[in-house]
Amino acid sequence: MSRATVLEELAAAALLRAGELREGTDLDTLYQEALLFEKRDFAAALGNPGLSVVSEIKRASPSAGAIREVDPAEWGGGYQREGASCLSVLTEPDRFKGSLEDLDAARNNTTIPVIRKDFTVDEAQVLEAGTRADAVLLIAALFDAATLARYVSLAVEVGLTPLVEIHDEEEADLALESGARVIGVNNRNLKDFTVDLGTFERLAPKLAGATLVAESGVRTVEDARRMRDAGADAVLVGEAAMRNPELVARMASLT
Ligand SMILES: O=C(O)c1ccccc1NCC(=O)[C@H](O)[C@H](O)COP(=O)(O)O
Repeated sequence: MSRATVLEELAAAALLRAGELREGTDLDTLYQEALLFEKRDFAAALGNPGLSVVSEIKRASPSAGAIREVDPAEWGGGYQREGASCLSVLTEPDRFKGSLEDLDAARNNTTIPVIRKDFTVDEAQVLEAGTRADAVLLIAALFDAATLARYVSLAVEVGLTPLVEIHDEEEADLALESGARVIGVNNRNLKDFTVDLGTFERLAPKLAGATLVAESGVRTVEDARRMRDAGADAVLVGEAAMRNPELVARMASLT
């Protein structure tokens, strides 16, 4: 029998959490709360002139292990002062040591848009994101075409920007068919954790018209410049920014 990949394990655990969420909350109530929560415009912030930086609060990860223990309010505020256009906050509790409380703390101490970064596998989680964030991550590898398109529509309906993440050509087609306007190309292969910035360079030309985010493995100003030159509107920077937040200012100053 083949072993489950880390992504499959993360998705299975997320499905269990979604079950608990559904048991404790009525979907109609969540929907109404999501509609009422006033959003900041994530897509617009990425489309501003120059290279936008989405700085991530990431205490730990499956590929790196423990990264850094931070106060998310303080750290989010610091990222904004360094010039980040948006924040990404991991809310996955087991492998990334994140939480919804981290998301709230970071958002409450900043004025820039915030994406909930998690392994969304159920519409209840899309709605939950809509009650406290400005954008939601949808990883194309976790969906069939119809479900991805449905979750993209639901997110937009409650005012969230859906960021659809892809890693290969097939997922690029899925993202385009889903109606997503903001597409993230993950340079990290989530099956074996190898990172290749060439992934963004290969896929970006197929995604004309979408706002593009180059995700993962952006560690230096030179890497950010490379992604910008390949067509990125934004770079999403996790581990490198956690280790050296001053990098954000240097990346954000690229025109
Ligand atoms: O980062 C991981 O190890 C990881 C493993 C399995 C699934 C997702 C994973 N990361 C999520 C991300 O999308 C990254 O946190 C994000 O792109 C930033 O990456 P980096 O700048 O390389 O920390």
